[in-house]
Amino acid sequence: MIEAEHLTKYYPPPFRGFFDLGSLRDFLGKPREEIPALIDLSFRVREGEIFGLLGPNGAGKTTLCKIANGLLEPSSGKLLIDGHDSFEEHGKVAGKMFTVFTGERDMWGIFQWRLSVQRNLQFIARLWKVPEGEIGERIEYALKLLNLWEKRDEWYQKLSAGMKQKVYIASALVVQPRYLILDEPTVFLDVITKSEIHDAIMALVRDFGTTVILTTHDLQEAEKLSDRVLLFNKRPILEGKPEEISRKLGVPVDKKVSAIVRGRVECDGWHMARCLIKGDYTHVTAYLKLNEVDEFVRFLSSRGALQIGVEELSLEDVFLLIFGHFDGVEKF
Ligand SMILES: Nc1ncnc2c1ncn2[C@@H]1O[C@H](COP(=O)(O)OP(=O)(O)OP(=O)(O)O)[C@@H](O)[C@H]1O
Repeated sequence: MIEAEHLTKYYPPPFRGFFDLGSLRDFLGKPREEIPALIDLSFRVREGEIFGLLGPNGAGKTTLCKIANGLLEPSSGKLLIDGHDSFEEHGKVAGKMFTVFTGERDMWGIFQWRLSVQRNLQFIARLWKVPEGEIGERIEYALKLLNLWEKRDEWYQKLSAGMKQKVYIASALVVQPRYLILDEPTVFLDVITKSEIHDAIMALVRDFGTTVILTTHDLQEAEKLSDRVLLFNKRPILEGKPEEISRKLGVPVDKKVSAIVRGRVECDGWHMARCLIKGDYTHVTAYLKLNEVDEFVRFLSSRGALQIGVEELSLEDVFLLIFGHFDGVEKF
């Protein structure tokens, strides 16, 4: 079991040289404010589940993964893996915990650029003490599942970024760890590669009983894969099943309506609607209560909307409504 207890991490302020005003304050004994990355985060991950840690940019996702695999010491609180502190007792848990840091490209350094994909996976398998007789079979299974079998003899260096990311996931399939931490496993990837990686993650849980912590800001990914989700932004916001999040948050709307209208349309009279003019067209997005939807659709039809879509709220919409400015979209 993985348990976070009041996990808090502050980073020291960046040092900008002795002539920086902030550094001078340090020198005079008035330390600058530290940078908060995680504040009082507690959660419990059950055996064999996929636990989604969902947060916007800067929420503290990578910080949490680094604490979990013993790379970073928390400022206070702790993260326990089977009762052992992930930092203090790292040696006791290191063999159970495999981390995939695809969100940070420099972490791909675990692979040898001038070794083939297969040789890289053999190397990682031996490092992780996979029984010698199983290595070949596991590698074939992983590479076939991720559509990389044809690439097994290619130099790692020659693979595309998406393929490199898949090799990273393949290494988890070869190791078959008890706990797997995935830090934004599909960031930067196209939909096909994403779906291959999703299948591989689900195979790990289904076939080998791996327990997964998945950090993401891809809400559809969290909805698709996670048994439970913790929504957080440095501090915890709420925990639950993905489909419960919007209800628990008390999001005051039920549906999303999108449309494209030829010409200019003003949405000012509507509380949570936004009209963006792009060339000759207006792109309309509105978040509405159920009883407002028909009237809004009639309004759009009367302005000659080319297409109107009425959808359930996704977690992404919920995010947007809570945090605003998510992925560059303005707050309503
Ligand atoms: N080494 C560091 N030194 C100082 N501040 C840091 C450091 N690493 C992260 N931070 C800060 O800590 C906060 C959390 O960062 P973190 O990278 O954990 O978030 P994240 O959720 O993974 O973000 P993203 O989705 O953008 O990758 C941010 O405010 C970030 O600027």
